[in-house]
Amino acid sequence: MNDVLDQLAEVLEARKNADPDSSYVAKLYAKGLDAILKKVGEEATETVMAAKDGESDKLVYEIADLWFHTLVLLAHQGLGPRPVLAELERRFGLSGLTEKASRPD
Ligand SMILES: N=c1c2ncn([C@@H]3O[C@H](COP(=O)(O)OP(=O)(O)OP(=O)(O)O)[C@@H](O)[C@H]3O)c2ncn1[C@@H]1O[C@H](COP(=O)(O)O)[C@@H](O)[C@H]1O
Repeated sequence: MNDVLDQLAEVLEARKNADPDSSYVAKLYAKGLDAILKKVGEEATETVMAAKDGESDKLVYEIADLWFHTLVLLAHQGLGPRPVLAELERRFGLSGLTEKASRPD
């Protein structure tokens, strides 16, 4: 799974040098941070609506749009998916320790 994120992150990085007329991502970078944030907000709203509708296919599609646009945001801010994955791993490690600590012998 991380391979897909890493490969997509590489493409998003390369799009920083692409012609905005040739690429959706390059066009979004050219519009700037506010345009990227607007897309993240729109995709989050569409995710909520899909969940409320109870359509699992649509929910998956909208979450893919949401994740994609958060990756564009990370790239724009000079970050990639790795720090986010590391933070999730750190939290998972913490919760794993908590579970072990609270489990009776
Ligand atoms: N994963 C995606 C991806 N997911 C969603 N989108 C685009 O995100 C937009 C989603 O916005 P909406 O649903 O609101 O649709 P829309 O009305 O067309 O959006 P707007 O044009 O109004 O912003 C659509 O235009 C989708 O095409 C994506 N565009 C690109 N990618 C990946 O990014 C790579 C680079 O893309 P390009 O920059 O286009 O080459 C591609 O190879 C893909 O792997």
